Amino acid sequence: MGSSGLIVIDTQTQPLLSLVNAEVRYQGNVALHDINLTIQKGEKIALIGRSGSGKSTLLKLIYETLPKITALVPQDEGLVESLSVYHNVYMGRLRAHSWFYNLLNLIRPFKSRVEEVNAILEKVELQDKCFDVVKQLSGGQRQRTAVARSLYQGGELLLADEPVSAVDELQAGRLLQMLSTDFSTTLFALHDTQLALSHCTRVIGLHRGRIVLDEPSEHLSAADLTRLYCD
Ligand SMILES: Nc1ncnc2c1ncn2[C@@H]1O[C@H](COP(=O)(O)OP(=O)(O)OP(=O)(O)O)[C@@H](O)[C@H]1O
Repeated sequence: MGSSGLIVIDTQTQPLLSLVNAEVRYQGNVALHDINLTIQKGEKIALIGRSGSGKSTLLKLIYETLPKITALVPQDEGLVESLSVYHNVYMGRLRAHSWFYNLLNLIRPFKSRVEEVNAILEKVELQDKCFDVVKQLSGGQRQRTAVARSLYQGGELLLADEPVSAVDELQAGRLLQMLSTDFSTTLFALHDTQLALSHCTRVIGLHRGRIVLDEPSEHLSAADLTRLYCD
């Protein structure tokens, strides 16, 4: 992935991020064109658009721009299949400890860290799965593990790529609410337009790699968003 355009970053004062005429190409093919996007601290943003419109690419671009203050829930969850739920959630804070501490914790988890992780797992209703291996989990349990890892990591900004697509409607609403409360600024790529309108204050719509909609949620209806899914 190659990107260009002026990227202005200022983490001390508003805005949190400005992308000016940003472009992303994969092997020469343009995936994002003319991206002009400003994100203020405290915003709750939904990113919507058809499959292939560039949502994941835009999230990756923002993550690469602000890695130190950002937690990411990738679309494929990014979990280590052969490790337990505990170890995957712990990875959210790997950088907070030395490699030696992390190695010891891998072999024999520290009680204090297990208590911390368990408190997060309770929030996502996975406390009974703490030491289950990820490859044995259902799709929804895997997503909740990835959400738990981001909650454990914390940070100023959360980027989440369809973080609740595999859980039921009630759980989806609860998880988005929890993430919106824990992170001051959130950007969720969502296909569910109702969730986008009910959990975000701003909606950005992508179509073929361009931003074609950027409005406060209160100005939008579900029908406005559905139009983005028709050619
Ligand atoms: N690693 C890659 N190499 C080449 N092309 C890519 C790569 N990743 C994405 N693309 C292309 O970039 C475009 C945008 O893809 P992207 O994954 O950002 O879309 P999306 O909106 O997140 O889709 P979905 O809703 O299906 O996840 C698509 O045309 C896709 O084929």
